[in-house]
Amino acid sequence: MIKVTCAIIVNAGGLVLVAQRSETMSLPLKWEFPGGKIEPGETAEACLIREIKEELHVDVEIVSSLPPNTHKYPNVTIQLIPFVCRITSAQVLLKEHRDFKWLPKDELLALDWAEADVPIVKHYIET
Ligand SMILES: Nc1nc2c([nH]c(=O)n2[C@@H]2O[C@H](COP(=O)(O)OP(=O)(O)OP(=O)(O)O)[C@@H](O)[C@H]2O)c(=O)[nH]1
Repeated sequence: MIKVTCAIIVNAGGLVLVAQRSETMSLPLKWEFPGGKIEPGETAEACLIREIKEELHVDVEIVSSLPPNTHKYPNVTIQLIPFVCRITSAQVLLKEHRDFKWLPKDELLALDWAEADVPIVKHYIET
């Protein structure tokens, strides 16, 4: 099983950053929370901070964690480990994704999400 961290980045107005995978990534054009695979010896928290810097060019601080979701894709099983975060540096600059948006909670579920994210989105909406 592959462990993947992801960031539910919330701004001062309560909007949530969502990112769209590019045509060339796996799960092309699906929406997700930015993040990535935990490297050997790395903590989930360190992974998250590293991945967000690599993908969005910003620093984040972790506010809280949410329950992980294990999902079986046809070719791989992932455990997606979400953290609620805040940006502590400058503006988002996309390094890998095709697009991103800041959305209010009640618009999140309308996106075409990577399947593993759906329970996490639902849980976040209820909190
Ligand atoms: N970062 C991130 N990955 C997710 C989410 N949901 C989800 O199913 N994934 C999957 O978890 C894996 C994350 O790996 P990654 O983002 O570091 O890897 P990658 O694009 O290089 O994927 P690849 O191994 O298919 O090339 C991918 O297979 C991705 O499709 C999510 O919300 N955020």
